[in-house]
Amino acid sequence: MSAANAAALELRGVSARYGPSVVLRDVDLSVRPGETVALLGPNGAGKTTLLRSAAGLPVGVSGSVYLGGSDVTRARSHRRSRAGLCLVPEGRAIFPNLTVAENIRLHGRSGREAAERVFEAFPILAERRSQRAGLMSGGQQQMLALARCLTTDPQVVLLDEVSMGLAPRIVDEIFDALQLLARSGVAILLVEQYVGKALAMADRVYVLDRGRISWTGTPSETSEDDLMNRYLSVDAGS
Ligand SMILES: Nc1ncnc2c1ncn2[C@@H]1O[C@H](COP(=O)(O)OP(=O)(O)OP(=O)(O)O)[C@@H](O)[C@H]1O
Repeated sequence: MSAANAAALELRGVSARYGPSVVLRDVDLSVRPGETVALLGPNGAGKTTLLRSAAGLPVGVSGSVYLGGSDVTRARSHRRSRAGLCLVPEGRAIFPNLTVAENIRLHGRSGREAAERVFEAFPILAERRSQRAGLMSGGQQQMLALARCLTTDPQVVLLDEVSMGLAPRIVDEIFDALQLLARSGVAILLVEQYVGKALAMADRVYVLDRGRISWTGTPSETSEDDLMNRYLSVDAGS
């Protein structure tokens, strides 16, 4: 595949294990530039492990991972991040004792200009730039985690349950920011607990079940009820 029409992120035949327990089996998944892809699946299906495998975080992985057509299978996480990949993990990966501005400066590598762009996208963070990050609400901390990722000018953004535990208004704000990001050509892969929200946001969906992709398609090819009944209910497939 030439770099010009390459997927922004591609996993080919990826399997992953923690010690003896295999949690991802032969997963193929791709995200094109500007595309938003949702990854759904019941608890323990392997969604976080898939994101970590893509980001090069230590799990026992086999198969191949490509970023913009380049094979990064053997590249560690910091090299993948330099190649344009950013993971916003579950929970709020920020430094609570530093100010908002310090959190952003510490992470970004593009200097003041990038920080100012991010403050434009998230006015709430601009207002609070001198406040200690740990004193903000959960939603604002989640915005900060996303904002820090954006200062690195990513090509691929991986998000693990960003909406978890947040008020609907904040979730809408975060998803609006993600939509803008996708429009600018960034590839987005998001693990999302709200199926309706994922279908509204995503261009394509993958469902993971016990480490395997059990369904993939576009939101117009399915519905929230269909996915819930066939793949995501507690007894699905058992
Ligand atoms: N560090 C670890 N060591 C051992 N097993 C792990 C580790 N992390 C996850 N697992 C196991 O791997 C499986 C997949 O976990 P993973 O967190 O990837 O699933 P998930 O789909 O993200 O689940 P959830 O929706 O509950 O976050 C689970 O059975 C989990 O218990």
